[in-house]
Parts: sequence; C-alpha cells; structure tokens
Amino acid sequence: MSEAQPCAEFACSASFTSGPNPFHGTLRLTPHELSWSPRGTPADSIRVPYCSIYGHEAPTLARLTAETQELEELVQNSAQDLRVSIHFVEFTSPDLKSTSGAKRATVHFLFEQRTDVRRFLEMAEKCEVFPKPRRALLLVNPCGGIGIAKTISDTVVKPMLQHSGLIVKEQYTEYRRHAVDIAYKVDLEDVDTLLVVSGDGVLHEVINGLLSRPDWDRARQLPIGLVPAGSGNAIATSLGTRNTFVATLAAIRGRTAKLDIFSAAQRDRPRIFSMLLFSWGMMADADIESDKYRWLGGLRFEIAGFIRMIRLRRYPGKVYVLPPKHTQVSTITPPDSPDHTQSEPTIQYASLLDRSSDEPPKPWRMLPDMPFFSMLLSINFPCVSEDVFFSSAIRFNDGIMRLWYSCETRFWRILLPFVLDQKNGKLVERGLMQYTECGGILIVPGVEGKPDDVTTHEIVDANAVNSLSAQKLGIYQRPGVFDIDGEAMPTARTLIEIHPGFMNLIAPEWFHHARQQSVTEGEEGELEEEEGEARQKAEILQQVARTRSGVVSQVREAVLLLVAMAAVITTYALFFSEGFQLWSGIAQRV
Ligand SMILES: Nc1ncnc2c1ncn2[C@@H]1O[C@H](COP(=O)(O)OP(=O)(O)OP(=O)(O)O)[C@@H](O)[C@H]1O
Repeated sequence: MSEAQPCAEFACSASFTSGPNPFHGTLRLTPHELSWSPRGTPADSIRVPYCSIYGHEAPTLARLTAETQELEELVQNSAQDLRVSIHFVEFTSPDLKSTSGAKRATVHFLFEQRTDVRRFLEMAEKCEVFPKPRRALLLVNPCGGIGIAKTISDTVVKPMLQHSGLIVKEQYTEYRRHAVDIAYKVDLEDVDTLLVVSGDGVLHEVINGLLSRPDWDRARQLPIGLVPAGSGNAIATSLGTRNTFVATLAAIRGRTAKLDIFSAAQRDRPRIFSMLLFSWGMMADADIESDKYRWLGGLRFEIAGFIRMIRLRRYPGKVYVLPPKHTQVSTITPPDSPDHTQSEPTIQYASLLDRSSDEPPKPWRMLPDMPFFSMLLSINFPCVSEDVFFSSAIRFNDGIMRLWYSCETRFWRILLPFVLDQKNGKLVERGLMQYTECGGILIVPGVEGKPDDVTTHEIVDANAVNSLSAQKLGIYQRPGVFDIDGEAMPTARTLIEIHPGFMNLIAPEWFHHARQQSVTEGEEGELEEEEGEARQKAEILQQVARTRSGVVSQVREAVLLLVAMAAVITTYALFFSEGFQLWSGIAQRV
C-alpha cells in the first residue's frame, strides 16, 4: 500500500482490458500516484505514479456538467460517461535507465457515478496528474543511426503524443544540416517544444539553428527534447531515456533542466555551439572516421576506435585553460538591456583568437608542458556514447567544463582501460588521463619553433605536418581534426567558452544528479528542491517496478511449478501404470 495519504477516494472498478470488469474497488489519488485496490483488500493492486502518465481519455467536463434535463437523462450513467482510461509507461525494472525495462500500458477505470468522474477529473487537474496540452514540432531524421527514426516516430512517438493531446507538426530532415535551417526559421509563436527523433547530431544542429537566430535570446528558452534514434545516443543514455517510450514520456511531461552550452570560436569562421563534447586526438579521429561505418550502428565507434588505437598518432599543440566560473554569467543578456540586439551570444575572450595575443593573460594558465597530446576530451554528459560511460561526476548544468587529456601513446595502456572500464564509469580512474576543471579552453595546435612551424594558428596543413623533418622529430604524423558533438572542425587556434545553463533540455521528471551544483548561488535552493522532488519520484517508480517485477517472478515461479508437476505426473504415468508395463515389456525383450 502506498504510504502517502490519499487526497481523494472513489468507488470504481478497474481493468487492463476495455471489456467489463466485475471487480469493484477503490481508486485513490495520493500526492504522487494513483492506486486502485479491490474492495475489501488493503493492498493496492494497481499503482500508477503520475510521472509515468502520458495521456488519458475521459468524458469532457462540459458533458459531465450538463445541466439540462434532456442531456442529463440522455447521458445519465451511460458507460461512456463513467469510463476514464489512463495511458502510462509501465516500468518493469527498478533500473529506470534500462533500455528494455519499460513499455506502454493502459488502465480503464469505470466509476459508479458521473459526479465521481467529474470530481476525479477536477482533483486530477489540481494534482497535475495529466500532462498539460502543448504544441510540439517533431523533427525526424530518417538517415540517423541505422535508419529507424521514421519507424520509431510512426510506431511509438506519434501515437503517444496523440494520446497525450499534444498538437504535433512533423517534419523530416531532407539533407545534412537541414535541422539548422528548420530551427533557424521555426515560428516560436507556433511551437512550445521542439522534439527531435534522431541521434545527438541533429540536436546539435537544432541548437546551432536556434542560437544563430537574431532572436536567439528568446529561441534559447524553447524546450528541446530528444527521442534516441542515432548511433551514439550519448545524451539519451546519460539522461536514462534510451528507451523510446521513456524518452517520449519525458517529452510529453515536459520537465526541463538547464543545459550548459559551449561556444567554439575560430578566427574568420562562424561560431559553433556545442552541448555534448569537444575532442582532439585519438577519440576525435575515431569518432569522425567512424562515419564510414554508419551502417554498423553503435558498433561503428568501437571498430574505428580500435583501428585508431593500434595506429596511434601524436597531436602537438598548447592548451590553455580558464579557471571554472570565470566566464561571466551575464553572457545571458537580460531582455531589456540595450545589448539585447546583439546578433549572437557574447563571448568574453574573443580577443584571444587574435594571432598577436599568443599567451593568454592571467587567470588563464597553460596545461603542463606536453610535447604532444594523444587525446584530449571535454564532455558535458556522463556518457560519450551508448557503450562508453565515461564518468558519473559529469553534470550538464553546473557551469563547469571538464577536460581530460593524455600524452600516452602505448597501445596497450590505452586499450586496456577502454576494454575493462568503458561501461562502468571508471574509465577516468585508471590514471590514463589527467583531469582539470575549467570555464574556458584555448587550443593552439601545431609545433612552435620547429622547422615546420605550423603555429600560424591557421588550419594545420597536412602536407607540412607530414614533412620529413617533422617525422624525424618523431612528433606527429597527421594533425587530425577537432570533433565537436560528432561533427568535424578544422584544427586551428580555437577558443571554447561556456554559457552556463543557457538552454532548456527535456529531462524525465525523476532525473536527478547524485550531487547537484548550482549555476548561481541564488538558484541553489530552487535547484535543491527540484532535485529532491525528482529523487522522490524515482524512488516511487522503482518501488512500483519492484512490485511489478515481484509479480512477474511469482507468475514465473507458478508456471515453473506447474511444468514440474506435469513432468512428475507424466513420469508416474509412464512408469507406474500402463506405460510402466510397456517400458518393462520393452526392457524384457531387449
Ligand atoms: N535526409 C538526410 N540525408 C542525409 N543526411 C541527413 C539527413 N537528415 C539529417 N542528416 C544528417 O545525418 C547526420 C547524423 O544524424 P544523427 O545525429 O541523427 O545520427 P547519428 O550520427 O547516427 O547519431 P549520433 O549523433 O547519436 O551518433 C547529421 O549530420 C544530419 O545532418
């Protein structure tokens, strides 16, 4: 039985099929869930946490409050007016991040009185049981991952959105970077959620489209969500929405979390906005090179990663970092400020991109002098892909950039941690990589003062790098590329700055970090309260899932018992009755 005190109780029957149900019982609305138990039984047999509900069907309040005698008689206690159907996602595993531990379900309640239905709907509205109606733009990339986004959209996302009452417009991406154009042009008056059915790449494009608009300050507030249908799916895996039912549920419930955004700027090139990762070296090359194995789905990263590991390169350059929290939060322009008309989000240290300002001033500092890097990675989510869980310490909304780097080039030293620890979040604990937290990164690729000096801060010329003298120095083979959210970026002097909590990412209502760091001190209390509520919802869902998995295992045990009994009876029949005579006759003859 749920421990929470009921807000309201109703007499009604319940069933998982829409046909008649003879069992009468009591439906209770408690602060976090609705529960139903058969009459005279203290234990709840149906429990549906509100955060798992994505839609319902019920008579309209207008119909229920009909006052004319005629209509009163017409609809009086007709089954249609007494029925409320609730659509929800049923968690069958207490591991809420499990990809297979959730499915769709519908429960039908048949009330005894029309007045009860009306009271129930009014209470449900007060307790925010059902998601609020919104208008969503659904952006589907038919070419993401192994090409199943359209199927996912048609069979899971759209039916669930339709049940939820969300008004949906659907659009397919038709070419590379089409999502940038769509997000750039989307009418913000028309849409209040932008939901992407794709991999992380299309979400990256959406963010770039929204932030390059003249009204970016408004556009950045549009809630953006992701139903995973790509090959990496790092964000969905990190949020625990790898299951498409769960991802769609989260989008329908519409809870958002602040998302840190990163500006990656190079001289004379348009700025790129990123939400997931920036990398250089082995991991960047593997990610970009894996594009040709796209048909392999998530396996493409492992194949390309292995090839790159056994053919390790060295990447020379200098890296400077700004201590965390040094970027001014005021990069978010208040709507009434005169700067509000600026064409894109400001960055503070743009002057560092200038060729003359080679050494950035304090408080910037250079990473320990390394002759070269073998890998460098800054990531904003705990997972790099579905199969690589990097570190549970990573938060996507704490205003901190986390940077891991290494100059290790021994193949086995890199391979071992990736084989042993890529799924357990301990990859960084093996001492393979050094770590620092920062608020900005300046990367100057190339070798200073060497015969083939490529520190011109322009794109590193592959031919120059491959020159004989550079090879004699044993410094590197090729310059590689920068990888920004899975997209290639030329290796040139690059400045990356953080915009803390800049956008609103849809996250499940029960999603919480183990330890929350606030964006600003003022927001601390509010965030703590939010996280506490999310934690409570997660506990309820896990509790209910445990009960369900308990019921499933009881059924399984009962079936096993029946099979065992059948086996015993058959054996008995064979050996101790006619069967026994038959067997012994055969035995005698032999
Ligand atoms: N109709 C299309 N034809 C060709 N490419 C497209 C089309 N629509 C989108 N794209 C491109 O597909 C690329 C990959 O998209 P997406 O991120 O959805 O999948 P993914 O790369 O497999 O997944 P992940 O980013 O999670 O690894 C993006 O660069 C996008 O621009």
